[in-house]
Amino acid sequence: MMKAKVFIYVHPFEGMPTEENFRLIEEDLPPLKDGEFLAEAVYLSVDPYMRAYAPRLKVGETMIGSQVAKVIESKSIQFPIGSYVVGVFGWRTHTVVPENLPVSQFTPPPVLISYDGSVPLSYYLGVLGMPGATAYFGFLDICKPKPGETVVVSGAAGAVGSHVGQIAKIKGCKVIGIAGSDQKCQWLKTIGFDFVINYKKDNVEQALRAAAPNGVDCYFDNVGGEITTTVINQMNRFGRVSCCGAIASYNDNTPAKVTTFLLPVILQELEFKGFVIYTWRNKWNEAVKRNQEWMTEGKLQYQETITEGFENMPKALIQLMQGKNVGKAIVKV
Ligand SMILES: NC(=O)C1=CN([C@@H]2O[C@H](COP(=O)(O)OP(=O)(O)OC[C@H]3O[C@@H](n4cnc5c(N)ncnc54)[C@H](OP(=O)(O)O)[C@@H]3O)[C@@H](O)[C@H]2O)C=CC1
Ligand SMILES: CCCCC/C=C\CC(=O)/C=C/C=C/C=C/[C@@H](O)CCCC(=O)O
Repeated sequence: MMKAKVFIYVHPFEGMPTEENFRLIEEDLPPLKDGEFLAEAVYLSVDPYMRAYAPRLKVGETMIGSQVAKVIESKSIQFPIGSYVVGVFGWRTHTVVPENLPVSQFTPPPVLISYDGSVPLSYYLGVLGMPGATAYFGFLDICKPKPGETVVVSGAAGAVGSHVGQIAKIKGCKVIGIAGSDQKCQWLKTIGFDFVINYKKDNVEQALRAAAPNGVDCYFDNVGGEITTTVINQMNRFGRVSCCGAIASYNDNTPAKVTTFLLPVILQELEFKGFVIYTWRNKWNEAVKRNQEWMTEGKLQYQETITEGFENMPKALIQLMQGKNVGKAIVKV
């Protein structure tokens, strides 16, 4: 009988995630029924939404998450043995998956990867996967950047932020990245960011005024909190804000009750748009294809922080929330 290692969410998050929020168990898997396949995880994605999703998580459930997995047994014509899939199977090494897994706002169906070996499989969880699509649609469709405009990206050295900044350069914009260490800022310069601000060290308000003396046209917001208030206050009339993430508040059990940036939103007539990437599910391949082309053309650099070992999933999530990743955070089983 096949056994799966599974992380269960056992204690509700309070502040930063800890190892105690999770328990690793072994689960016996049933034999396959018609239309099912057995997926063996190869890489698991580590994402900030895993913490943000907490209010919807029930104690005792398998921790949520997506993975690249190999089909090792199959009674499904759609998912043959030896193929690779991206699926939202949770923090599990092995999963019996029905080919018609129920779909919800955050759980798309498993998708076969047309894998030719030209890039690591882990890229399908990053630059050629959900974060890559987030950068592509969340920036281009919402910020609608024009050549010569000034773009600010927060969370700039992460999976989504580093990608957005490079698309902004491709589109002929001036790009300012905000990140949490000198090492991250240094990397951002090597991949083409025009200005970088270390928010843990620099005075963000002054540094941004110096980098963008004519104001900011587009803000791709990955973090929320004080950084957002500071950027919004330096935006130009008719500026666009893509509200992608708010990681600065994901560990807060009690949401803040004040919003301090609405006056500049009104006076500067800003467009402020939140989104969940799965809304673009029907156009997904457009992003994958374009991101792949930009990589091949050498216009898009990509970095991963890979943690070895399935048992280190909690550690990898904690380290992501602490800002220890550069680029996409991945766990290799
Ligand atoms: N709307 C959507 O559909 C989607 C939204 N997202 C959101 O995009 C954002 C980036 O995701 P992703 O690229 O995967 O993750 P990242 O790779 O950017 O990793 C998270 C980073 O957030 C930074 N961070 C942590 N705490 C804070 C804080 N208090 N203030 C500022 N920065 C902080 C850290 O970098 P540093 O060292 O710079 O602090 C850390 O490395 C997240 O907010 C996520 O929720 C992602 C995918 C889809
Ligand atoms: C599930 C997110 C709930 C909390 C939202 C909070 C913050 C924004 C954010 O980070 C949203 C992320 C959305 C991710 C959606 C993922 C799914 O579509 C699964 C994608 C599968 C894949 O990895 O390809």
